[in-house]
Amino acid sequence: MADLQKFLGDRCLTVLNIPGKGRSLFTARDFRPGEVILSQEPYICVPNNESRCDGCFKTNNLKKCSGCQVVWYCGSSCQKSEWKLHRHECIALSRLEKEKRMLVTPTIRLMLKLYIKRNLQNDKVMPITTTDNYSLVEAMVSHMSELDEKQLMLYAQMANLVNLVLQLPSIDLKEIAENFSKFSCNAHSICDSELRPQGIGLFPLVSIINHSCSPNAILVFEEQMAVVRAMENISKDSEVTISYIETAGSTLTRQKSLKEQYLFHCECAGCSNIGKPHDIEESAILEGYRCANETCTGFLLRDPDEKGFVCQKCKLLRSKEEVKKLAGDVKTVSEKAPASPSAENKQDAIALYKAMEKLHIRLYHSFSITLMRTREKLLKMLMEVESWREVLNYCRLIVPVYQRIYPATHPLIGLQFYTQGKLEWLLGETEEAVRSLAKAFEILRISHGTSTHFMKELSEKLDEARAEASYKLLALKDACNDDN
Ligand SMILES: C[S@@+](CC[C@H](N)C(=O)[O-])C[C@H]1O[C@@H](n2cnc3c(N)ncnc32)[C@H](O)[C@@H]1O
Repeated sequence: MADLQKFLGDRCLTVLNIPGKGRSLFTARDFRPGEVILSQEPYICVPNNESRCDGCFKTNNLKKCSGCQVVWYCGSSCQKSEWKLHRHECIALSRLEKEKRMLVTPTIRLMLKLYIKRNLQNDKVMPITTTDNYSLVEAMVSHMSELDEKQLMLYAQMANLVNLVLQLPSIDLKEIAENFSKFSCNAHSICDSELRPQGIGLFPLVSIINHSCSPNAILVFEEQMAVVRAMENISKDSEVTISYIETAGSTLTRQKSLKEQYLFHCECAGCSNIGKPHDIEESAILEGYRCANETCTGFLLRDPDEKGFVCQKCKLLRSKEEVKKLAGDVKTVSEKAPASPSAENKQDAIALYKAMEKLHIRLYHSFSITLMRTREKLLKMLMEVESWREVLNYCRLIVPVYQRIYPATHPLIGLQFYTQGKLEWLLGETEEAVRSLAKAFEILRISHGTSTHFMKELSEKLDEARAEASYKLLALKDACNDDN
């Protein structure tokens, strides 16, 4: 612990224990928006599905490990760098019957790697450092005593599988089960620059950071390195917080998912407003129905006489029967709509999702999360069929909803502006493209910094779009002068 405090102290950070929260990371100086507070390579990590390189998580030019036939590599460089750990995993996996190998999920593999690395560090085959150290995993919260019987049974079964694979003489099944519980509230999903999940990993320093629904910092990844950046001015002696969950949703929805996975009741500034008029309004907008009058933007609350839902702006009643009928229609369509449509049925899926969108527009408020999710899905499918104009239209519908539900510097807003800007440019709307790409850069430089390949690419695109816009303007002026 003294070593860790020294390491953090050198970075102007400190760990304090807060009653009800446990270990908490605090600043010992001011941090500016976009500044890196902390970064860490994973103690262990695995890709999230089997067709990704185990070393770099890339998906092209993959070859299966000839030994275990489970793990993939993109080339000898990744294979070599992973060999110290994989050598032991490979032997263990090769012993397994083929059907049992199917049970080895990414989470099971993460546990296998955890024990292999611990043993290699104990045997001094791998170095131990202040931040790359099993004792940091031991310090993580597990919430074991709060788990229900069903969860405990599941972890016990998973521990048995790990034991079956590793066959280590001194393995402690209870400890493995407890480590699964630690994974649940401490492991992080490793995402690429566009926030698409690539794998999972344990980052014991990052795991010291507590949650807030309106956090002052953000966790992103550069390749597999976790990077925590300040999202706003953080003054000296403040707690550093990140968000553990997707914050789009009502306070109740956020609190439910934090309780389910992380086993705590959030009392952040946002959550402490629960039940207050503004919180009720926001929840009704994000998760409730729209006014029966299509031109009204009011939000609806349950009618005290149980007849339906009353618009808080124009006082119009939307009957229970009408809402029930529409919700039934939504259910019928959504049952037919495939969650992950194949290439062959993409057009059918798009038609179904568009039908669903129409129903959602009639049922929900225009800022509804459900409607937004349907549009996100449509945007993704339309991108796959390269229907660019439609994709752009959906971008323009989604951005205002993101701007309402996320803080102004949230990377999802920046990424959406990035997509919008690229499409506007592609479709010849150069001036709009410059505006969108500039907004994307302004937002993403805070969460993503400016030095990564991704941000350099964005910056280059912005410069090119600006150059093209100036060229177009000059050409237009010349044409006007010629006319005169
Ligand atoms: C990744 S750990 C964070 C570090 C943790 N405080 C510790 O002592 O190791 C996640 C756990 O921290 C606690 N935690 C995180 N954020 C919290 C918050 N805002 N309020 C209360 N507890 C919180 C919960 O027990 C949660 O399961």
